[in-house]
Amino acid sequence: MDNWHKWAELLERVREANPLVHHITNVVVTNFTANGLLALGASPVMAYAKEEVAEMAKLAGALVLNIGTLNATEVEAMLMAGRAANEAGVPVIFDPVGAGATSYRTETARYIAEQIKLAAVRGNAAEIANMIGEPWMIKGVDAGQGSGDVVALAKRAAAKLGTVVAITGKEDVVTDGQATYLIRNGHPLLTKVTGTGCLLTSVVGAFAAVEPDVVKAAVAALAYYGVAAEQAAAEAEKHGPGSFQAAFLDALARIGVDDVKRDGRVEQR
Ligand SMILES: Nc1ncnc2c1ncn2[C@@H]1O[C@H](COP(=O)(O)OP(=O)(O)O)[C@@H](O)[C@H]1O
Ligand SMILES: Cc1ncsc1CCOP(=O)(O)O
Ligand SMILES: [Mg+2]
Repeated sequence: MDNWHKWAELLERVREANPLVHHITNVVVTNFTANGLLALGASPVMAYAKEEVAEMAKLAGALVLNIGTLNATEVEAMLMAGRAANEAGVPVIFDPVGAGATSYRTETARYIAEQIKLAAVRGNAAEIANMIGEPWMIKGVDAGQGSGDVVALAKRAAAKLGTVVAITGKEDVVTDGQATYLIRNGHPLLTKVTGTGCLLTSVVGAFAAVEPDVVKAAVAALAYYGVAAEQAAAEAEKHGPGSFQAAFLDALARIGVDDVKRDGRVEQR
């Protein structure tokens, strides 16, 4: 049995622990993220006020920071929450939404990574490349070409950022710069529902809340997520993205460790 099969059992640990996952995230995905974590068996809380973010972050099993609809007030709250989480040993998972699209996003993503000790960063290849100042052919990645390039990019980013990096897309890569895993689960319908990347970052947070080895946590999270998407697509793809979104939430709640062990496609690199 591959060692990652043991990690698949983290899903049961999440459901037993029901970890509180504190979010400062974007307005587009808030409701979907909260529902997705409830379906998994975690406890989401979205709290943004500077008067409470430090206190809430210290209570949480993990803190998720997401710059999808960032503004100055929110970024300040993210830094306060992140510093409090660092002090309390609460893992901080970062989603650099749209890094590279505007200088504000790119600079903020880099600044957060400099100021806050991050347990992991989860993004698509373009976002991660822009975080570390590398130009990146989005087309090439979307076409699923050069997965080797994405592996090399993820390793460079992990080394530069000093954290676990998960780059997701047609194939997913998780690495700390040394141990590197490819996860080949998922479905293209995931790209037709907004927030599936953001929710995945939050799912990584829920797994990191129960497993201090964030490579293991992220591999288990991505395999679970991709297998759930495949089951949802089998049910809903004849109907469309709306049915898929509902079926996906149902699958996130329904699937168990055995599904992930049976259908997960994880390979060490
Ligand atoms: N072409 C694809 N085929 C299968 N799964 C995909 C594909 N593109 C993205 N995914 C999956 O969709 C989810 C969201 O990832 P992604 O689209 O990379 O994030 P973002 O929305 O932040 O760009 C991940 O689970 C990823 O594996
Ligand atoms: C459409 C949009 N605009 C700002 S954040 C957001 C959602 C992005 O979600 P994801 O990165 O999961 O696709
Ligand atoms: Mg995203």
